[in-house]
Amino acid sequence: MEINREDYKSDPKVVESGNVGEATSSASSSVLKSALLLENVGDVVLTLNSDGLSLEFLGSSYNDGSITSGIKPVQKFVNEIRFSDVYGVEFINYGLINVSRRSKAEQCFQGRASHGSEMYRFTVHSFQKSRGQPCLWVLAVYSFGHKDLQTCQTWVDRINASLNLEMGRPKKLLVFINPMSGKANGRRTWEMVAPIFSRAKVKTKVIVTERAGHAFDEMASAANNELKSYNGVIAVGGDGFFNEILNGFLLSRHKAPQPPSPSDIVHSDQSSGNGLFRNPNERVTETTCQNEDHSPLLSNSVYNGTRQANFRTEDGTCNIGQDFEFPLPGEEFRFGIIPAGSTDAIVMCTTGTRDPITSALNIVLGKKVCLDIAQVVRWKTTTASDIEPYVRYAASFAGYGFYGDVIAESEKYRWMGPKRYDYAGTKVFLRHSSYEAEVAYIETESEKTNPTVEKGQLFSGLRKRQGPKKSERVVCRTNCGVCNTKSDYMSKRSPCSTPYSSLGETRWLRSKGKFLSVGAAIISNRNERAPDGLVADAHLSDGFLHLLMIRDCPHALYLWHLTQLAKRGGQPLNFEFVEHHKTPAFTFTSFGKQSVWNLDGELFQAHQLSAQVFRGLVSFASQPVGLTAELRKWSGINLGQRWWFLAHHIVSQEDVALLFTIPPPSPPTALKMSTPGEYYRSLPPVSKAYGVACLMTTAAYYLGLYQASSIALYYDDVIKRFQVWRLITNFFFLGPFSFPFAFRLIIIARYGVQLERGPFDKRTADFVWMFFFGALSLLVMAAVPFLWSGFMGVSLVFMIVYIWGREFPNAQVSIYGLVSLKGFYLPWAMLALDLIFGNPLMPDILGMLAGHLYYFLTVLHPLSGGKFIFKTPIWVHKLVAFWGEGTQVNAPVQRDPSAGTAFRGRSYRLNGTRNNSAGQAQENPQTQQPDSNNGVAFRGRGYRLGGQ
Ligand SMILES: Nc1ncnc2c1ncn2[C@@H]1O[C@H](COP(=O)(O)OP(=O)(O)OP(=O)(O)O)[C@@H](O)[C@H]1O
Repeated sequence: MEINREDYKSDPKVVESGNVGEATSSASSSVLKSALLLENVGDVVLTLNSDGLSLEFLGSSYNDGSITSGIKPVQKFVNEIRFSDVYGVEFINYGLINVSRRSKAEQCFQGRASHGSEMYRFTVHSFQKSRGQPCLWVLAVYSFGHKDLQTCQTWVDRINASLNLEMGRPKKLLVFINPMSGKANGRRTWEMVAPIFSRAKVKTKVIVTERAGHAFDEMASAANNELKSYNGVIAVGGDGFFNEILNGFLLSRHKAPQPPSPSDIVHSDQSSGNGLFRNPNERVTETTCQNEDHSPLLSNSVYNGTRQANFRTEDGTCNIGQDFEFPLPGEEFRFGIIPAGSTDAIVMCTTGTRDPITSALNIVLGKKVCLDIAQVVRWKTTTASDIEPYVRYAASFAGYGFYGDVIAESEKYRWMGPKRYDYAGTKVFLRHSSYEAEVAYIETESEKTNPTVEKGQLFSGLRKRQGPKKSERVVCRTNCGVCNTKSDYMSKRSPCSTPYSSLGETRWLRSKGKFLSVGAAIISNRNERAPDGLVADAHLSDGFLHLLMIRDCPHALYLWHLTQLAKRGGQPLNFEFVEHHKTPAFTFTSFGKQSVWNLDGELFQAHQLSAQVFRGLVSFASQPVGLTAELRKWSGINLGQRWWFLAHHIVSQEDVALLFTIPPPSPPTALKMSTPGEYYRSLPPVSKAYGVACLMTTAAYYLGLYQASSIALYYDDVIKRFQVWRLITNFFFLGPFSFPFAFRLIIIARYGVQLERGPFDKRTADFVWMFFFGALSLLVMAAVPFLWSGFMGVSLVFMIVYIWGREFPNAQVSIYGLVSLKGFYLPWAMLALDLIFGNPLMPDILGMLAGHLYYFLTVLHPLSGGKFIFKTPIWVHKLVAFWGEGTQVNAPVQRDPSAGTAFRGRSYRLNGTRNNSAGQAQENPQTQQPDSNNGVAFRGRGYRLGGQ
């Protein structure tokens, strides 16, 4: 039957099966239809279907796209709200429903009164995906109104009944809050999301922890029957806090044989080289463990007078006389995190964003994924202690060496909040400690066919790119094909078997040497510092660890590896000193100097250790990040790259559509593997010349070709002995070969080059003048005895950093791959680092002064209306023209087209005429227009110096 819209508008009533009339609240009828007033939209016909609500907009009421009564306005008029996206419905009392949010002034001006009326109301709570970042969910509330109370109540009841049919939504949750997480805002984070739980009618028992280890004790001592009454446990905190809860849960409930200890792995055959097998006769002695950890988690875990978590049975499991066994892997009982920590890597890898609201919505909507969990067994803490197993679980990462040292160091600076990781990371990086260790790991099929390490090629820097297997490039995503495929051994295994027991005879491979770090990533570990994570293609639930062994290597290469980690699309594994193996288990033994393990950000001391991963052991409340979301982040990839992407990833139809319809996304920036020659040739001329001059000066000093004192800036010698070269040469010596020297050279190659290619593009003379001006200013400053230094090159380099910081104030800069800050703060951050490391600050300060003076005179002063008097002198233009390198589009002198290199033709007269090979006369340079081949006249900003 056709519906008369005018009837709806004049007398909005509930319509059941097409009848305009009174409300019928029969829950049995499948379709409910009413004419209602939707806040900020107007009259709509709302229809309740089996899978959601559909809205039909009636008339032309004003819609400005926002809704008032709620948390976040609805962005646009939607036609459908699916129940899977609705987390609650509430009846609200009689009150005003607005149709327009226009101000009174606007309404007066437009001659229309406020379009709103008083009526009974109910709201439907849902969410919308953020446009720019689809994995970020924002709350959306739809407020409907009707004159009839019964109509509203019918709607609330019917929607509630439909929501009750939604599968897998939690009814009751145990919530632990760590008030000390991150910036100590655990409580506030919970207060922010608690209304979502109450609207979704999820009962919560909230425990605010009073000390480290509190949540562990609560979880470990809870009876299984009691835990069963909950649908899951939520941690409001960081990864370390989640780890505590996970261990409290699993230690007493997960029953599985422990992995072999390092001494269980024996050489089967001397001739087989690295082939190692587990000794079948060896049986692990299991005893009550002593607590040698400093973890507060363990020191407080005492109940019933014993450390129950450490009591293990013959099969290596704990038995604390539980009432019944907790099913594991448990799909119904879920874990969840409301992020409030410092890194929140687990949340980043599962929901794709570090947003408490998104996580809360994932929880109440019953989203679930399976997570691999690693069981880590310590056999010895120190060389003196007896062999004894001690078990811990990790959900994201287990790391030794650099990873452990950073956590150990950062614990001393907890008061700094999340910044402690940056500070501690820098300190540990500079310490550059390496540790002797042996690692044995199970060989997998992919290892056999695609070994990632070519033996004997270590330390040669970048590894030749090897075509990784297609399966290894698949990014974990919604409905991930890799995670959803149960492998043979996984489907056959019982919960009590080892993860690889059905592999038959397993072959162990071994790596021994000095390592800067050894790490096992269970998931990709994306976080704000490492946007792609440690291993970009690690999966949430494929039953594998990614073993990363970073062999001892030069400082600079390690820095390169870290910077690759810190950038999106980086290739941190593509180095010869990085070993990467995908494996279900490994063992580890350290020798000599020891570091500490980091398990999900918690310290764990172990001299001998084994680890194995259990596939999908726990359920986690989240919908994993879709590839779709990843794709949206890219802008600018070309068609070829899109096809490449399709060819190498398993993608859904939605992804394919997106890939070819979204505005051109950008590619993940791949590491350019050009040859040194290509790299050198690609450098712009001024930075290249200065960098090469500095390198050659230091190389000549290293070879003993001159004394440093003979090129230093001594004014006495300049004036009395006329050694004028000192005024120039002092700028080219950046110190002997050392880390600081390399660092300064990198500054020239990075920031100098960026300036020359960016703001100084096609303005070579202006860039040269910047150097001249800087050098002149520094020479003047050095005339003051208190400010004098024999070599002012360091200050000149710092001036480059300062000017770069002013030109690129919003660029994101990563220092040592650890600290991320805006370009504007870069010189200040470098100054602070020099202060911390005890380096002299005067050269930096002088460089900043020279840089500021230059920037003030060329940009700030003209911008503020001052006269631009600081033009690049004509003689600099002439010099550049003579040099024949670079381009100055607004040059008042003509470059000799046949000049290509400096000192090319002393016979050519500058600024004059000359005969070229064709015997043609040179035009007067002063009348020259820019060479059309040089592109447009002045591409830079209008206010910059040198602009016409
Ligand atoms: N009430 C408490 N007082 C002090 N420490 C606590 C308390 N409750 C828990 N802890 C401990 O705080 C440590 C760190 O917590 P959490 O992981 O939440 O924050 P974070 O370290 O800042 O974040 P992330 O692990 O993401 O880097 C955990 O080891 C946990 O045991």
